[in-house]
Amino acid sequence: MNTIMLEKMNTIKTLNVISEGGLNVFKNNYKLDDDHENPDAILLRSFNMHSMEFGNKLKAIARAGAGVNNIPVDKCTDEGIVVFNTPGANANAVKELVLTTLMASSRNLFDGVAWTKTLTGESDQVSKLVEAGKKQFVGKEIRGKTLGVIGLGAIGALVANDALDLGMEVIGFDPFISVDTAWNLSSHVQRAMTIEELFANSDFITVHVPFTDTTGGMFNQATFSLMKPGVHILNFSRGELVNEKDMGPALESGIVGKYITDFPNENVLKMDNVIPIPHLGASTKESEENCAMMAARQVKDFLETGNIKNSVNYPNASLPYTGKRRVAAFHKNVPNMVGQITTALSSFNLNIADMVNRSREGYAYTMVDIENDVNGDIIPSLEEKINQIEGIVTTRII
Ligand SMILES: NC(=O)c1ccc[n+]([C@@H]2O[C@H](COP(=O)([O-])OP(=O)(O)OC[C@H]3O[C@@H](n4cnc5c(N)ncnc54)[C@H](O)[C@@H]3O)[C@@H](O)[C@H]2O)c1
Ligand SMILES: O=C(O)CC[C@@H](O)C(=O)O
Repeated sequence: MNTIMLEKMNTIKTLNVISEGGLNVFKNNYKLDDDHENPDAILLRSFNMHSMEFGNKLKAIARAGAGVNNIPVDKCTDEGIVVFNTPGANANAVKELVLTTLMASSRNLFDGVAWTKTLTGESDQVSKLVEAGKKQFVGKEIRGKTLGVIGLGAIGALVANDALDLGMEVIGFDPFISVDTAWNLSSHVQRAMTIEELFANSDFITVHVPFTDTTGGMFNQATFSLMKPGVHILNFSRGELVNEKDMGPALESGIVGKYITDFPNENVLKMDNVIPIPHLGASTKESEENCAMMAARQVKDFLETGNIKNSVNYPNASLPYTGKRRVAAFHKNVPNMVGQITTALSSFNLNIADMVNRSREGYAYTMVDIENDVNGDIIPSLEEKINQIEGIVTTRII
């Protein structure tokens, strides 16, 4: 195995608290500096980056988590900045909280606990009052009820499988399900061919999709009207999936029995039958550590070798790192880019040892390993020559 030595110090900035295990990944030629104006990479969780200015050295942003709607991904792509996330690293934590709140809400546990606390000061009357008052909180068992799971990715698939083990009927909807997830999903999960079918048949609905232009507001007056009266909706994905103007009346009329949300805001807090949770889905020591380590390792590998794994905007690409000089170029996905890069190399009399080219929608990534020992003095001119090619976004020579 090669020891990889970065030639210069790389600065890593964090925008949220990132677990120590993740930060410890950055040793030797790395500086952790949260006040730095122009870092090489940024690690974050839910910090909203949309109005943030980027420095000209920024090469990578890693979301220690799943959702990337807090990052201006398209802008990053245009500027050759790789955005990573950590698929599945917090899925178990979210699954456990979904199942906890599914059962707890069905048993009116949150209201029951809150009411019991109001009995403080009733001294020896507490047990009598408890027995008299508990009838207000009679709940429903989940066994035999139908859970609809929208989005069968890392979290949705775990929830679906475990809900079956708890004796629920499970119906799932995910038109874009990945082959990997499909393999992990129990064959007892019934497939809804349309989301309307899922809405019409579920006693509980849990949603596990990213917030995008197409999923935003998917819970609204029209979709509530298709649901079983009294349905419980669990939202551990993003608040924006629910049209809150429509949620208020749906809760008042009882169409929606309870709304359990990990994304409370002032509007939602004012509604009855809302169970607000302070974005705790991924908040376990294990999940925070998993996400931080995965995010940090992906960034470190990218800075040191150019290899990309788990990017949400550029293609994954990997070449075994031999310690030879490597050209890593982001460019438009148009004909003859590889030809022009290799021509630039041959104009410096450099031979190619290995290469990879991968594309993703309008952009592509090319890494070329150079066979010869490269004189460090020519690197700025080589970089400049490649950067002059039309369609190149950024080039690094590692
Ligand atoms: N509350 C939290 O702390 C927390 C933690 C992790 C993730 N999340 C949220 O949960 C979301 C899902 O996380 P994940 O790890 O399961 O992601 P994932 O990418 O593994 O799964 C998402 C799934 O949604 C599916 N999907 C996309 N659009 C859909 C649509 N219109 N209808 C049905 N299915 C659709 C995809 O095919 C995919 O299978 C994240 O994007 C994030 O917003 C929240
Ligand atoms: O970092 C967190 O606590 C939440 C993460 C979560 O919203 C995600 O999308 O992964």
